[in-house]
Formats: sequence, C-alpha cells, structure tokens
Amino acid sequence: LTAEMIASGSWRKTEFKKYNFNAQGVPPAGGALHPLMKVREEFRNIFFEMGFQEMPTNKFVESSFWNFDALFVPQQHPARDMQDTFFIKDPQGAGLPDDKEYVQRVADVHEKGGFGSIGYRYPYKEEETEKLVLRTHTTSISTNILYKLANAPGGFKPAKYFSIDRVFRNESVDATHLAEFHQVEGVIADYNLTLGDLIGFMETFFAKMGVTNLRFKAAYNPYTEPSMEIFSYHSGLKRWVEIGNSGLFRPEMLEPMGLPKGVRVIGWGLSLERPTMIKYGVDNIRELLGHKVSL
Ligand SMILES: COC[C@@H]1[C@H](c2ccc(C#Cc3ccccc3)cc2)[C@@H]2CN(C(=O)Nc3ccc(OC4CC4)cc3)C[C@@H](O)[C@@H](O)CN12
Repeated sequence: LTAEMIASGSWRKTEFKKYNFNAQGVPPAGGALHPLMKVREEFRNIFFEMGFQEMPTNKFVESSFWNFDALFVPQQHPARDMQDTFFIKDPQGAGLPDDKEYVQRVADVHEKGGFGSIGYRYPYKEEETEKLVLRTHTTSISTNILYKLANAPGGFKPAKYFSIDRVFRNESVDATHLAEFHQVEGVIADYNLTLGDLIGFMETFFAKMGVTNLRFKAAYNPYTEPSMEIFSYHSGLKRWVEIGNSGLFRPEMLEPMGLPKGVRVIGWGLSLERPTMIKYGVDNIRELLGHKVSL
C-alpha cells in the first residue's frame, strides 16, 4: 500500500494479503551501555567488593544547609555564589531540617566555633541556609548519611558508603569541563582513623583500577582537614595526572551531628568522566555526551 495508491484510489481494486498481527518486529540492532555507565559499573563493583554500601543519590535539588552549611562551608564562600552554583528560583527555599537543635549547633559552629575551633565569626543567616540549589557535589548526600549514622537507633556503628551520580556546577564549559559531571565519592566512618589510613586506602582503591605509584599533595577543602589532592604518573601522557581529592572531615562538621568522640571520617572523590575519557581515548568531552552538550 503506497501513498500513490491511496491518492489514485487504485487501492480499491487491489488484493492485499491479511495483516499478520503476530509478525515479529525487525530485531533492533543490539543496544550498548554508554561508556560512562560501563566505567560506573567498574567503580561500583570495586566499592562492593571492598564492603561499601551505595548511598541513595536520587535527589538533584538540595538545600544549602545540606550542600554547604552542614559541611562547615561559610555562607560567604565563593563556591556559594551564582558563578559557581545553580540556585532554584521556584521554590526558592525548602525550610529547615526538622532537627532544629542540629541546625542551631551548625549555626553556632559557624558563628562561634567550639571544641577548640574559633569558627568563622560571622552572623549565620537562616534564609541563606534554606536556599535550594542543584547539588554541587555528592558530599551533600554523604553529610546526610553521616548525620543519620550519628543518630541511628542503637547509636553510631562504623560504616563504609559510596555514591556515583551527577553533580552540577555553574561553570563555563570547555573541551573538558561541563556544567555537570558525575562524581564518584567514598566515605569511611570509624574510630581512630588516621591520615595514614586514608593514604593506604587510596593506594588499595586505585590499585584495583591499575593505578599505582600515587603522590599526595596538601590541598584545601572547607569541610576536610587535612586535605590531599591525589596524583598518579600516567605513562601514556608522560606526566603526573590529578586523579582525585580527599581528606578527613573536620570536627566542625562531625561534632554538631552528634557523632561520638573519637569517630573519624575519611572521604575522597573523583569524576567519572576523566577516567572514562582516558580509558576510551576521548579528547573532547562532547564526544562522550554527543548532542546533549551545546555551547
Ligand atoms: C570541579 O572539578 C571537580 C572534578 C572532579 C572532582 C574533584 C574533587 C572531588 C572530591 C572530593 C571529596 C574530597 C574530600 C571528601 C569527599 C569528597 C570529586 C570530583 C575531578 C577530580 N579529578 C579526576 O577525577 N581526575 C581523574 C580521575 C581518574 C583518572 O583515571 C583513573 C584512575 C584511572 C584520571 C583523572 C581531578 C581533575 O580531573 C580535576 O581537574 C577535576 N575534578
């Protein structure tokens, strides 16, 4: 049956065979996992075999409280302005967490410090903490998980958690930077963890991806002290490549949650795009994401 037959009316005099409703469709050419999703599965398997649980990251919109304030990121920090963060216009705010005492402890540690910290000594504003953002890191989820660990029925128990999901930064895009990327993050909460445990764990974790001979460089994050950038010598690129960032979460973040004294939390993160681009020899991140990225 063709358009011409319909237009000319010749279909009226034509004998058609009966429509076979049981006919199988044309088998689609096999689908394939996107390279990012293949590398994500590799990371997930490494975390699972190392005894980690996956965090629930199905929450792109986050309050500034969980994305910044609870992590001891001061309200005037440059990462919190429009040049770096996507703020939600409607609804603008989400209200405060139910645990008002916790919010007050966070406000106090920003304003006055405590337990040896001198804090930031600025007036903490609740309207700032209520602002909704597209999460700039999955560390907002880690923070919420640590808070729940600290307040679990039966008390704190050591735990290992990971997450791999999209995060959003209001940055100018170029060949290797997008306004969003996938962050891979791990946290370990236990008594008396040290920087040595963090370094040793990073060596074990990255060795499972064939990356050895790491170097650690002192760095700064508002929520971890000490912090370290992690480097590995890339024999193909013939240079040291930054492969991640890490640190011990600060007491100004952990104490207000109510974690028992002596509990330390180590955390680290990297992106999914960088290792995927290296593994698949992709130079321009647009090749990875195809039509989706337009300038
Ligand atoms: C705005 O940029 C953030 C992103 C992303 C990143 C950085 C830091 C964290 C973090 C964290 C953190 C720290 C402390 C506690 C909890 C989380 C997460 C992602 C990568 C982190 N980086 C990164 O992924 N680099 C990388 C990773 C793996 C790799 O190959 C694999 C080993 C085989 C090659 C490269 C380093 C740089 O690419 C950096 O320029 C870009 N970074």
